[in-house]
Amino acid sequence: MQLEAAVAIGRDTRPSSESLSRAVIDGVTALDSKYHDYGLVTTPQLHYIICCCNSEGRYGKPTLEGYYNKLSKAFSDLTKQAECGNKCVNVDGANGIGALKLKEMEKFLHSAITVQIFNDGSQGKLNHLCGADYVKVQQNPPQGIEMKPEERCCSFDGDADRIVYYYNDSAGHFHLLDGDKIATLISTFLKEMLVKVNLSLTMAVVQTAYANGSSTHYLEEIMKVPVYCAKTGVKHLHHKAQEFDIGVYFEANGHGTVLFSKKAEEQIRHLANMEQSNEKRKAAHTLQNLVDLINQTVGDAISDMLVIEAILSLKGFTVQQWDEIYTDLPNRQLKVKVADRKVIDTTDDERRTIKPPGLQEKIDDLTKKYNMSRAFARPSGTEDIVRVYAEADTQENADALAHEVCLAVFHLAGGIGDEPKPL
Ligand SMILES: CC(=O)N[C@H]1[C@@H](OP(=O)(O)O)O[C@H](CO)[C@@H](O)[C@@H]1O
Ligand SMILES: [Mg+2]
Repeated sequence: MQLEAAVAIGRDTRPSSESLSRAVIDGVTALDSKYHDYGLVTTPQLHYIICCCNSEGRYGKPTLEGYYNKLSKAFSDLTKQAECGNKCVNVDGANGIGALKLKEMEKFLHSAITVQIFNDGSQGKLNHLCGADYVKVQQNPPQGIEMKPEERCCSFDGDADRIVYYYNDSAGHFHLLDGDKIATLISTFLKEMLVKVNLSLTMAVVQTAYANGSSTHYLEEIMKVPVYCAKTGVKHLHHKAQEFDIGVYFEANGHGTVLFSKKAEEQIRHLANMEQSNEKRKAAHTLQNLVDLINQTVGDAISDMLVIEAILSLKGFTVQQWDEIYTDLPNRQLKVKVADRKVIDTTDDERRTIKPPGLQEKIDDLTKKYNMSRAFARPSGTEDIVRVYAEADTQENADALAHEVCLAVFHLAGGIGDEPKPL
């Protein structure tokens, strides 16, 4: 308690946030410490501010304006080289803080991008039938958004640290571009730029067990990018990604970012300023702007959206072309209520169970019945449930496998309530 502390405080739009934040201020004041109340901020904005404070401003100015200016400048600089691409996107703000802050940011972006914000919190309830998690798990568009065919749309989650993209094709079919597709787009682009600048920096993608098998296959076999699996929860992915010069990490649900080592940042900045060859210098400049646009402290829906928009525009890619990089295996995520989720224990980064006895053998047997299949069950770290994931060659098979694994969990791991029903 000898060192002087400075506490940065921020809150989101939930009614409970105000009294919680007041309680923290009272506690900090009682301890005679300094604090700065940043008021309403997204989770990643607060992370950005803390990083600025802890790096004596090297990461940026520790204010919301500093955040908006840093990202807007990098985005405008990046996209002014792009010849084509309509930078126009519909955003589902999940009725949370992200909508508010994106609106606030618009004037800093000086029309470098047009965003139309839906579910901005003025009417609907937070995350109700909208938001990134709803869209990812339901594999459906959120309510309250206008979706013309082929139009690029995205959903933030309630505190704006996750993002997923989607669109309806001209036949009216819904296409989801989740965290795996985002990681693929970003790592493909980074790899192209690294080839141009000819820097030998290590790069890897970190995923979790929930990553679609097609994404892992594409990254490893086609892109030749090393892929690592970490336990669910961004802290695990973040730590693994720190082992590389460029570590791209994303959970399938859209939570992720890119980390650059000090060495990578230095080499990129050096080339961007000193390199003689025009083409190399330009690529280094692009990389440098990406470093500035990416919020390296944590997954950030606003920053990730701008990174994606910039890459699509620089590559001249439509959302359909991005989607076609690889085709997701049909998949299903379900949950089972159990009396005590601790009866399940896992190994292999949560891809296999070691407890209760017999469960993994049962999952293995069920999985063998289907083509291109994979399934696992793990206890949630945030809710009192067991999550089940399955993928297979068809949606029917993925649904059937997920249901059968739910039944196995229900019977072998102490399920409560009604027996899981088929979809
Ligand atoms: C399958 C899934 O989406 N799991 C989520 C969820 O964790 P669980 O441990 O699965 O409840 O909440 C975490 C925190 O937001 C997030 O990091 C993670 O990805
Ligand atoms: Mg969140």
